[in-house]
Amino acid sequence: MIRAVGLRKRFGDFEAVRGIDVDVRRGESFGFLGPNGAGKSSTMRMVAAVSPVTEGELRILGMDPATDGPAIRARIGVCPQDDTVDTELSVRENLYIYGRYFGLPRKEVRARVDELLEFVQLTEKANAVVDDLSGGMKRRLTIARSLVNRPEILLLDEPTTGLDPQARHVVWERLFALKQQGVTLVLTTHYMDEAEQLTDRLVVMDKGLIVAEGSPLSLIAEHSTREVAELRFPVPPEGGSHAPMAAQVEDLADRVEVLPDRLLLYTDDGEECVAKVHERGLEPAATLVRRSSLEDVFLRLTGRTLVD
Ligand SMILES: Nc1ncnc2c1ncn2[C@@H]1O[C@H](COP(=O)(O)OP(=O)(O)OP(=O)(O)O)[C@@H](O)[C@H]1O
Repeated sequence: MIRAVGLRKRFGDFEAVRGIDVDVRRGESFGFLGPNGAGKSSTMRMVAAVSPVTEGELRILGMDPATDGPAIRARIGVCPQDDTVDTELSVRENLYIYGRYFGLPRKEVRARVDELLEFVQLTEKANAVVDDLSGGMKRRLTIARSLVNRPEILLLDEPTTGLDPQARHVVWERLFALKQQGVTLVLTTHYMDEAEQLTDRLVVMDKGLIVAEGSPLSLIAEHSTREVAELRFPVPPEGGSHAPMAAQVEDLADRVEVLPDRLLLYTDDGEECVAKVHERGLEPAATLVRRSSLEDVFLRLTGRTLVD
């Protein structure tokens, strides 16, 4: 569905995407995971055929965005990072006008709009003005709009950024339903839980490069331990650090990461590791044992956390 080889994007002297290879297959849900500024949006805009490729090869549905932009745009859906729906129009009008852009006949657009309102659970809000919708409803409207032309590929740039947990779950559930219908999903996110929930396969991006690729589970298995014990020690609020504590426990885990507010001990048995910490007479103010996540993979590969 999408193939990129050595893809680059430069803005003047600055290179936002520095030569990436990507292959997205039909029907899969593919993710770009990385922190702000990693180059995810720049990549998505090239894939959406709205931003020219600086260098490298890019094919969308077998077509070249440089020469086949309109044909590509007719077959994909784009859900941008900020909701760009018209706030003065009603929910229904937004979808209707967009459908007409695609040159669909009036009757067909009306039927399609009803179907989409139902799909994103906005039928009851059909006549509401967009300004009066919650953030989650606006996002669902943007998703509905991107589906007007029955796209084969749906591109979503940070689909749940800024939404509360409940609204995020509704969006995830609708995206999952689309995947079930056979739509290929390509999304960017800086939320590791979103990547874990929604993607079959993902690339981890950092500073314009891909640093790892695989399924969420395979990435975790490859780059992290089964569990993580998080320890918070009482440290002085001014200039205090967890680094001295790390030295006292580093032999208890496969790896130790020092964050500003806690230590992460990577181990296959978190409870046992915490017990050994206590046996040493050390007394963390709080402990938490959890499974490894994509956040741990990112930390391992880049030395930084996904969200600053
Ligand atoms: N039009 C532009 N002109 C100059 N620099 C740009 C432009 N668009 C993006 N950049 C820069 O390219 C880098 C990558 O930006 P990009 O938006 O692709 O990252 P991202 O991973 O999507 O992050 P975000 O989540 O913040 O959108 C950033 O340093 C950004 O400032």
